[in-house]
Amino acid sequence: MSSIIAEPTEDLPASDERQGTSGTIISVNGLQKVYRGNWLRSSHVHALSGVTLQADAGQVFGLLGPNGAGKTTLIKILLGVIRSSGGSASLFGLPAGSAAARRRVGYLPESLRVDRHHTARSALKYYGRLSGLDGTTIGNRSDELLKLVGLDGRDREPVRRFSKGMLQRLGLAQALMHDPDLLVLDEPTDGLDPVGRSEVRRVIERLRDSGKTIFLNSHILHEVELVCTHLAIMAKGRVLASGPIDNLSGPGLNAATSELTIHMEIDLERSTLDELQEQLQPMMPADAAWQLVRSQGTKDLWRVQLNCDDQADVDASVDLVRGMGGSIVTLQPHRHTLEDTFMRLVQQAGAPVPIASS
Ligand SMILES: Nc1ncnc2c1ncn2[C@@H]1O[C@H](COP(=O)(O)OP(=O)(O)OP(=O)(O)O)[C@@H](O)[C@H]1O
Repeated sequence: MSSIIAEPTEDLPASDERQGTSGTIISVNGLQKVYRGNWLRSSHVHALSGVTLQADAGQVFGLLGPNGAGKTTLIKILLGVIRSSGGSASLFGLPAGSAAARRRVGYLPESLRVDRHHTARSALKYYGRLSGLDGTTIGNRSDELLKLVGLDGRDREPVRRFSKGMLQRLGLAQALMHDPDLLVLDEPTDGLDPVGRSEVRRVIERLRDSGKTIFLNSHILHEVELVCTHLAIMAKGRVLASGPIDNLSGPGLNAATSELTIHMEIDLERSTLDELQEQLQPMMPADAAWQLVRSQGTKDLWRVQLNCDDQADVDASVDLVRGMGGSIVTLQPHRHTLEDTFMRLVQQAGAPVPIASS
């Protein structure tokens, strides 16, 4: 059994060299899910309407979306809990839900129920047996995982004394008992206090740094931003954007629109203002206006926000201002946050955004 956090030994290949654990781990193509109407609910619900995404080995892939986006439905299909209505989904190149694929997945449900009489160690023994592990492996693995999740000093206490955060960390250890190639986490920090969240996050970060592939869903933007390397933003059963997290937020560049927003302060002769405003008008965001900062003699200092398609647009607007005798006092690119991108995409999709950002 290989270690999760230790360096690979000569006898054991690194996890990404094991067969099927490099390259694409999760592949979802045009996935559909329709929940049929019944005597309780007459209409069908289109929970997934053609979802396509891919997660590769070593990524921490986050699925972010407001309530009802279809995140849990997608995870249930990946785990084989429910069937899709169309499209395809595979794990390690195996059909999602097949016994062979499921054996290689560790799963932490939103709230794992552990019998209150268990200690952390006896709970891991129980889950280890369910996974068919022998006694020695269970012992070694428990030692290693209890340490990883920071419960090594508390392993003989009944779990009824555990905080929610501790229970969730025990859940992570449980999901890792059989050394899965993929860890699927359903809202791993939901319902935890800030301390519990940061403890769980630290475990996920350690797993990420060791190269474990993790797929998690969340409606907490800040959490996703902190731990994920890759992201898909979902709303109304569709993927609105996906890719490396740095492409969805970053200094000035907003991957979803390729826009670069700049804030400029311009000192110029009052007589030239009308002409400059007219020239720059096409670059002004619809909800922005020129703001007068101060007047001095025949000159005014104005603050303006411009949307540029690329750096050439920025250069052209600077040239324009300078060409009309204005001086640029400050020029700042606006750092689009993941929240900016998320809110805009979800609003454009017409979905409500009742989502926590922290
Ligand atoms: N068993 C079901 N029967 C009918 N409709 C369902 C069922 N499960 C989910 N839905 C509907 O499918 C849509 C997607 O639900 P899903 O739970 O996958 O979303 P989610 O993104 O996980 O939301 P949340 O963050 O609230 O858990 C929602 O409209 C939901 O009401």
